[in-house]
This record gives sequence, C-alpha cells and structure tokens, in this order.
Amino acid sequence: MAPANGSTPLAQTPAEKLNLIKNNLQEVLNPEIIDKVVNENERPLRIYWGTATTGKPHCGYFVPMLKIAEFLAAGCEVKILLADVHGFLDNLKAPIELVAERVKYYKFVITEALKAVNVDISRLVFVIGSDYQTTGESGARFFMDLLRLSTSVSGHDASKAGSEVVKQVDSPPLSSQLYPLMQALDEEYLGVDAQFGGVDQRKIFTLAVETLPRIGFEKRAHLMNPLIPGLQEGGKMSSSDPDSKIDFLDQPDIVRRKLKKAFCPPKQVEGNGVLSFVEYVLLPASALKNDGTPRFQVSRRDAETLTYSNIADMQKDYADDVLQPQTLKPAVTDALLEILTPIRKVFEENKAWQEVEQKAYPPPPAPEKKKKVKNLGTRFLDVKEGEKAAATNGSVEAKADGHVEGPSAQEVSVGKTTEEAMRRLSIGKKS
Ligand SMILES: N[C@@H](Cc1ccc(O)cc1)C(=O)O
Repeated sequence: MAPANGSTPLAQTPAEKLNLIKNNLQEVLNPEIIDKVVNENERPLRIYWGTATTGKPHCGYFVPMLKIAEFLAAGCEVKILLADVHGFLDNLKAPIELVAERVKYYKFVITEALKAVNVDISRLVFVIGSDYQTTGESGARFFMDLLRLSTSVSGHDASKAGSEVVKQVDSPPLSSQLYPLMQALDEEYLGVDAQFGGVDQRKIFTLAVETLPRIGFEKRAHLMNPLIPGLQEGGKMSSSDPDSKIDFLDQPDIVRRKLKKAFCPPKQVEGNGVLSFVEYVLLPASALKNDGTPRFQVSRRDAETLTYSNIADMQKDYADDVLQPQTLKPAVTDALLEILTPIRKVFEENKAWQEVEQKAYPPPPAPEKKKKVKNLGTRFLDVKEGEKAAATNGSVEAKADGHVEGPSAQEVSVGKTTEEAMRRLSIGKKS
C-alpha cells in the first residue's frame, strides 16, 4: 500500500484511493456518493471530521487521526471542525466562558498529535464552528436553515438521534435537540461530500441523510470508524475514567502505570483495549513511518523478538499465548511513548499552549473550609437543598454523569444541574 502520510504524489488510481479511504472502517453509508467523485477523478473528495471541544482529547483520538492521514494520502480535502457551539449545546460540557480557550487547546493538541504520527498537515484545514454558525452573513443563513430544519424534524427524532452522543439527563435542555440538527447542517455549510466520525455518531448521520433533503440540501456519505475498547475492562475509552485513557500530555511514568494496570487478559483478543490500540493506532502509525509498511515489534527476554506486519498474526499469537500480556504491554508502552514524547516536548517549550491549557482547564480550587450555614428556618428548606446541590455538583455529579472532564474551577463553583445550566445560558445571552 502507498505510504499514507499525505506526502505521496497523488498518482494513485481511483481504486487504490477508494481502498485507502475505506480501510479500517466499521461502516460506510451511501458509499456510491464517494465512489462517484473518486471515479470521476475531476476534483478531490471532500471530507470533514468534527469534534466537540469539551474535555481534553486523549490517545483514543489517534484512531480518527490515523484515518484522516489515510484520507489525505488518498488525495482527499480534509477539514477538521472544532465544534465549539456543540461543546456547550451538550449540557454545557464546555462552559460557554471556557469554550474559546478549549478550541485553542484542541487545535494545539490535534496539530501536534498529527505531526507526531507523520501526517503532512499542509492540506488540512481547521474550521471553528461558531465562525460560520453564529457569525456574520453565514451565521444568519445558518440560523434560518436551522429554523427551517426544525420544522421538518420531530423533537422525538432529534432526541433519539443524539442519544449516543449527547449526555442523557432527566430533563434535557432544548440544546440537546438542536445539537444533531446543527451537525447535519454542518455538512452543507462545510461543503463536503462525506462526514467521518465514530460509529457512536451513526444516529446523527442517518438523521442528516434523511432530513437534509427535506430542506433542499443534498444527502452526504458517512464514514464510521469503530470505537476501540478502553484500557479498563468493558466500555470504550472514556474521558470520565482517568485510568481508561491516556492523555496526550501524560508523563512517561503515568503512561507506564496506566498500561501496566490495563485490562489485558492472556489469550483474550475480544474486548482487549491494548490489542485494539495496536490495531487501530500503533500499526497504522508505524506504516506512516516506514513507507507504508506496518511493523510492530515485541522483544522477549528469553526468546527471539516477534515482528508483526498485520493484526491478524498478532491476534493469532495472542490467542495461542505465544504473545503474552507481560511482553505485549512494555512493547505497546515503548511504541506509544515514542509518539507522545515529541508532543510533550512541544508543549513544554510552548508558553502559549501552556497558558491556554491553564485557562481552558483550570485546576479545581483547593477544597473550601466548611462554612456554617445559618439556620433560616423550615421556610427556606428548598433554598438550602439548592445550595447543597450546587456545592456537590462540580465533583460528584460530574463523575456520575459520565462527563468528559474533571470539574474546572467554574464548574465546581457554579454546579452543573440542568436548571443551573439554563440559568447560565440566559446570563450568557445578556452579556
Ligand atoms: N458529535 C461530535 C462532534 C461534532 C459536532 C458537530 C459536527 O458537525 C460534527 C461532529 C462528537 O461527538 O464529538
């Protein structure tokens, strides 16, 4: 296969390009849209991948990034949407006051992570959602289109579409229904042929396919990568469980510790997050380095080094206990650290990025000393209940809700219930 680093001359045949575009995906909806553009060979295929700028991106993001590398190598035009508005539409996962800093953080970290896996980013375009969704003439058109779309989609269908992406709460804010509609409209406004995302986006993707034509827009193709298991037993890599994911900026000793603790039972290939990480990240990343040939090596103390060029051989050896967790884990750790070390180095040398990190993810304040609550009498019982909720929401609820990040200073002090969210939204509007 051609080197997938985007620097290859684009002399591939349409068949080769299509192969690369569809490689390692779980599902493609309306592939004929992609086939037509690539086979006609008159212009590049246009694809975008969107990410809501909420919690800190972690190493699970390498999965879409390596696919993006392949799209670029296949000559596609790729846009990365930093979906800032979506970041707060989803239950204020990104508080409105912090979202601009988070966009900057995402741009820094995604750029460096792509460079660390040898992706040529010169043909990659970053777009910030609010730049066209809420600003200027385009923002006015977007708003009208959103209203038009809202007349042709039921609230029920919009909620269902978002159910695997948007945080599910008892009394969901209206924003959770706007979220999928705006994601559908993004396809039109970004002028793409296809949207790429994880399979968790599937219901939003099918909503877009069904509803855009209702307001006179073309339906798009959709490319979906699988979600890889996290490092802990069961479940996907999630930002809410700090041990299930590795931050791009984790120190080497933390990376080592997390991998040591990772769920990786001998002979079990299914649901094995460590093996999946090799399949979807380390093998494709090695291919970008070695002229398109994937290679993963596992050194063993008392036997010769194992060298793999595909996941099937590795899975077989693992199932047969030839490749064992105690030799696999250190090999994965080394390969991952090789990728992460340059990212960390850039961070450590880049003052602007460090400042953005502090502003985007302010550390939680030191725990406050308990204040005596004045007894206001039973008449004020409700008020006191409210206070209690506000005091605990930042830490307790943030964990229980499967939320993406640890509480920021703001989140801790203002709380995160939906009611609270509503109140803050209306404050946001006035200012
Ligand atoms: N839904 C995506 C984010 C996204 C937002 C808007 C889009 O147009 C595309 C993607 C996520 O879960 O992160």
